[in-house]
Parts: sequence; C-alpha cells; structure tokens
Amino acid sequence: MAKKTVEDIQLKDKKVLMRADFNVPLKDGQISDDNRIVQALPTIKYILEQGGKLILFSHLGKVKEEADKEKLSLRPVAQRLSELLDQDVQFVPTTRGKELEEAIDQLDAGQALLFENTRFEDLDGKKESKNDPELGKYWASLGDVFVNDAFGTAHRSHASNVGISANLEAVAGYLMEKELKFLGEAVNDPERPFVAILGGAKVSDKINVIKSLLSKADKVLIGGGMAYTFYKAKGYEVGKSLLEEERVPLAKELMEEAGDKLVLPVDNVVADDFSNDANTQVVSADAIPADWEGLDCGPATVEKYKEELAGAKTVVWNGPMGVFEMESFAKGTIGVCQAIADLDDAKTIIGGGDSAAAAQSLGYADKFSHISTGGGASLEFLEGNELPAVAALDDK
Ligand SMILES: Nc1ncnc2c1ncn2[C@@H]1O[C@H](COP(=O)(O)OP(=O)(O)O)[C@@H](O)[C@H]1O
Ligand SMILES: O=C(OP(=O)(O)O)[C@H](O)COP(=O)(O)O
Repeated sequence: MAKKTVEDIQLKDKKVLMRADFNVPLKDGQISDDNRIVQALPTIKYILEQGGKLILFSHLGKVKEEADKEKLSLRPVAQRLSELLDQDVQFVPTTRGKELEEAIDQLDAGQALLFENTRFEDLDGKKESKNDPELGKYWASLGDVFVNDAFGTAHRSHASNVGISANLEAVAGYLMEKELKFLGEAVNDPERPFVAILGGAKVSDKINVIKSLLSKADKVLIGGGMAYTFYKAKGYEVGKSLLEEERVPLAKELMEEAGDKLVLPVDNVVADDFSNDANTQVVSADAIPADWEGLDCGPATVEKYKEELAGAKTVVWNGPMGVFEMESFAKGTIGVCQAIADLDDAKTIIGGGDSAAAAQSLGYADKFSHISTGGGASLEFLEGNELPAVAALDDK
C-alpha cells in the first residue's frame, strides 16, 4: 500500500518532527563518512523551504552504559548539518524535558534543531529500543506532524519511529520514499533479466535473502565466505575456509531447488594465513588445498560473473566477494563492483552494508542507480519482510 509522503501534508508553521538515520561512523569524535547526513538533506531542505519548524532526531550507535554517552553524542552531526545547510542547526543536548520543549517553542518557521541521541533513553529500561509507549507518546506530543526519513532504521520497531507514528500523522520523507521505490521495484517488478549477487561472510545471515531472491531473480551469483558451505555441499575440499557445517544440508537443498539459477565461484584466491601478507595462489573450485583458506573469488569467477551480468536490466548486489578489507583479497569485490558499474541501461542497486562502503571507496558510487543507506533494513526488505517503521506510516 502506498504511504503518504512529506509532499502530502501541510508544513507551514508546523512543528515537524523528523526521524533521520544519522547513525554515522565516528573516528576520534569526527564523522568519517557523512553519506547518511547528505542523503537526508532533500527532506530537510524541503521542510525548511516550506516554512516548517524542524525538530530532527536520530539514534547513534548502541548505548549500553553511562560512559557511552560521551562518545555517542549527536553534537558533531548538528555541526556537520549546519555546514551542509549553511544555516545554524541548534543542538539540544537532551532527549526530553524543559530545555528541549523551550527550544522547540522558540523555533521560527524555517529553523531547525537536533536533539540528542534517542538511545540515551535506553539507559532507563531500554525505553527507545523497546518502544516504550509513553516515550513514543511524549515525543509525538512535541510536534504537529511526523516525517520518517530513517530507512536505515526502518527494520527496528522503536519509540522514535513506530512509537511516534502511533500517536501522530506520520509520513515518509524523500529518502525513505526513494529507498522503497528502488528496492521495491527491483524485487517486486524487476525489468528482466534480473541478476542478484550475494556475498559476505555467512550463509546463516543470508538464508532468507537467498531463498527470496531465488524465487524472484533469473540468476543468483554467490561469493564471499558463504560460497564454501555450498562447496562442501558439492563434496569439494574447502580447507580452512569459512564453513558452516550445520548449514551444509540447507546449501544442498538450495542448490537442488535452484538448478543453474544459483551460480558459485569457479576459482578462488586461497591463502596460507588470514593476513594480507600471506602466501596466496589461485585454484579452481574443486582444488582448495587442505591447509589453505579461500579469501576471495578468483579472476575466472570475475570473468564468469561479468558474462552472467551482460544484458542484465536489474542487478541487486549485497555483500563483498572476499575479504576486501585486505588488499590481497579485494580484487574479486573490485572486479564485480566494476562489472556492475559498467553495465549500460541497467537498474543497479547496492543493498547497503560493506558493498556500499566498497563501491564508495572505489569511487563507483555515482555509477549505480541506487546505493541503499540501510544494511540490515535492505536485507530485511530483500527477504520480503514488511519493515515495521514503514508499516506504521499513514496510507495514502
Ligand atoms: N572468503 C571469506 N572468508 C572470510 N570472510 C569473508 C570472506 N569473504 C568475505 N568475508 C567477510 O565478510 C564480511 C562482510 O559480510 P556481511 O556482513 O555478511 O556483508 P554485508 O555487510 O555487505 O551485508 C566482510 O568483513 C568480509 O571480510
Ligand atoms: O546502521 C544501521 O544498520 P546497518 O549497519 O545494518 O545499516 C542502522 O542505523 C540501524 O542501527 P542498529 O543496527 O544499531 O539498530
């Protein structure tokens, strides 16, 4: 069912509560990747231009003890937002109470504030993460309307998204709308051929995505550590490669059901140690030496996956093809990323997480149709699950 968006409501002089996903990586108190902030700008600018009084909030990290508060403050985000908007975004260092309420009362049309990390409320009985009904109600009482633009958190049912939506008119922001459009069209109405590429560490994390995409895509190409559980199911030696023994029967079942729709790497870069300086060799799928471990797919696999991708009209990629954090094992991920980026005339989508980071660091970000800002959220979406924070928004 289509959801109401920020364009469906009146914003002028309204106190607009906006949930963003400003869960950005921080290094020594500095934001090391501001992509999630940048991606929220279209909605923020629209609300400000329309004359809304903007109350921004987000979680940041996981807040487990009092000591986490110092390193998980959203203050640096307010500063970055002020720079990006070229307009002051006031930071309110609390999640409730008089100081916050007064700051909201003093907002003029077209002004914005950001209040502190919603998960600071988790120190008091996990109120945010357990969607405490009183907290959702309290936050809802601070505004006139609620705009949820936090796609990256949409798989969570927390007070700051689902809780507020239960108490106030609730609509999607532009980023939320864009994510749902791209991911939704890819899985529900893809232009074919539709090729999915799944990598990453474990089969167990991706079983439901593999199953769901096998029912929707024309081809599912496998890479990363999970390939070795499939190899084992084929009876290959996997040496010291990542293996989930208890998932071998499932891998066998999936291969039998999928037939040639499921494609495995044909060669691997194996190493004698889990280290960038290890000795390495390229071996075919059925020739992994007993003492070695597979840490990347090999050049023949990259070529094969390029052929499988040729002519594709829709591509969804989730998860690296190898241990791309180490240069010696990054070529598979780089090769596949490049092959997708080079496709003409295809809708190409990255489902967040490590693959999004890889594409960004390789400088390919603008070659993709869409790079999701949500890792867990896009995986759940690709599994076919309804995201609770989306379900909670008002229908059109
Ligand atoms: N062959 C491999 N052996 C061990 N780890 C691997 C292998 N291939 C990929 N990985 C690791 O998988 C991790 C990413 O897995 P995952 O979290 O499932 O992906 P994503 O974040 O894209 O969803 C990376 O840290 C990468 O180093
Ligand atoms: O970064 C996030 O998830 P992701 O790393 O799966 O994309 C979201 O902000 C959700 O955060 P959470 O997993 O702490 O609930």
